Amino acid sequence: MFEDNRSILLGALVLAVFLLRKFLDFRRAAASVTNLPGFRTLFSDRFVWFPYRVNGISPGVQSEINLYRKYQDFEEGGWDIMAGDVIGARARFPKPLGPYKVLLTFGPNLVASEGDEWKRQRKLVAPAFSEKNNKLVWDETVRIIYDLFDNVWGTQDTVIVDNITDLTVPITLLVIGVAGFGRRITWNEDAVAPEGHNITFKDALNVVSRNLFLQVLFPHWLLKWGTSSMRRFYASYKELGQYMQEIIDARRSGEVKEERHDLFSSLLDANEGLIESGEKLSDIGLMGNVFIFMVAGYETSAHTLAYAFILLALYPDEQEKLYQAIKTTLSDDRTPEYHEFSSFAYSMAVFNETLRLFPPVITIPKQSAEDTSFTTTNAAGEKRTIPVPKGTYVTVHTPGLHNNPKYWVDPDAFKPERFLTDYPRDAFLPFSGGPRGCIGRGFSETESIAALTVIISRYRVEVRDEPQFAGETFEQRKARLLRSKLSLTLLYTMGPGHDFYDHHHHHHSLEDLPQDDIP
Ligand code: HEM
Repeated sequence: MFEDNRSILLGALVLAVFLLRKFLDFRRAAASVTNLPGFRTLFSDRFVWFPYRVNGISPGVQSEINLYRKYQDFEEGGWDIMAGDVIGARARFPKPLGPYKVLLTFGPNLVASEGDEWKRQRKLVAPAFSEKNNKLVWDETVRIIYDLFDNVWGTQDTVIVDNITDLTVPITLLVIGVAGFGRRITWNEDAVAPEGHNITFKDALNVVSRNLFLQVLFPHWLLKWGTSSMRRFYASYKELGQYMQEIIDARRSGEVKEERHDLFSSLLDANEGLIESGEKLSDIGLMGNVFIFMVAGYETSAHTLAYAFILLALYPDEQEKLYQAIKTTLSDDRTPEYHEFSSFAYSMAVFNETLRLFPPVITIPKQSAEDTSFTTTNAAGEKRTIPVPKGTYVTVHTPGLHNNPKYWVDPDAFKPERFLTDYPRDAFLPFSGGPRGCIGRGFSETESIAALTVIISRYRVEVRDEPQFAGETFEQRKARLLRSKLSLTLLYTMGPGHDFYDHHHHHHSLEDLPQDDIP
């Protein structure tokens, strides 16, 4: 009994000391930023095990909160900060690498590196994202969607898609397959794994990228022998590595390339061309980067396209404007060409407006490398300088920026037209920006504009009427259809926005209408 009391007392003492230290650290941290107003918590957004938002204790799942609260925290705090200071200054605000560890699955890579290592990687990787690659992306996206029309949707007037991502995920996966890897996969391929494999390339990629968090939480031996989903992850991981190695070997042995301007081929060529071996990437480094192209490149785009279709279905007038804009260029129903890219400015505006409202990457983590400061203003226009001590974590809050009424009139509204004129570029950072901005931006814009343009030129997107939702108001319907959820991975990675919204309650139909039926 006596022993018990002593250990309880000791426990309480340890806890009290811990809390006191936390409290003092907190006070010191708040004072170091001149007690700037705003939401405060003892634990940071890296404290992921307690996913609820409690004032003073925990910020909750930061990314989700950012998405839902948009500009609210800034409005309540009363002070703004522009992201330009942080985004433009790569040396002053490098990335903290901790949150990116999960992306080291297949080896070192561009996203999860900093300093000289990042420079070396970027120099090697950048040339792959060329004009020729963009053209390939365009041509292949158009081909993939025609293949969908001809060989999957066929002659149906109405195509029912239960969940919009069932449409957009395969599109971007097929695009990254061919334009990223030089591997043409067709819509009907997914049934059979090739010789030497038990899992198809497409499935392996999908399973691995959706479950990256497993390998942060568990060691490989456990994944190998653990629950069925762990084993599935492990098997997919092994097979994906094997697929990538096969592609490297095939390129090396000079086998015919299906496409010469895919990212992987360019990266391999650039790497083989290096004379100084110190600059070369090993096979591991090659795989690391190619894997990153997939992770960074297909779900972000897939989910943006998904949101775009839902928004267009919710706002039929906007959809009609888009359709009319496309038809002025494609009046005779012919295939859109890459050189016409700039004619599809309205498609681009829809894409940008979607990214403004639903940026897939919701927090961009940085850390100050030196003692520095920000200058900020409040609604009354007063200025204030906030010191930022060395080592401070600074997060670029994309939804806050994208919904700031100072830069965006009527920020909640879906108005693609705002992107047809000059818009505040510093307040639009879905791809981050500056030297560490997204290297795949052109890739993603090209693929998304091609996909939106071709699909909307042929189909009208509507939300299917369902009796159980008949009594809904527009706002309720909008909230239901656009409900978003971020998976654990997003907390660690640069966020390919997995499972952005509830998969079970969405029904979308794409109605095939003869052109002259459109009013
Ligand atoms: C809608 C689509 C996309 C969005 C919203 C997006 C967003 C972003 C953002 C915000 C960053 C900065 C991340 C950070 O600082 O942590 C980034 C970096 C990156 N993205 Fe994208 N991305 C998209 C598509 C793509 C595509 C298609 C690819 C490749 C095929 C790609 C490859 C990369 C790479 C390699 C980086 C790291 C660049 C560096 O650190 O130097 N992204 N992206």
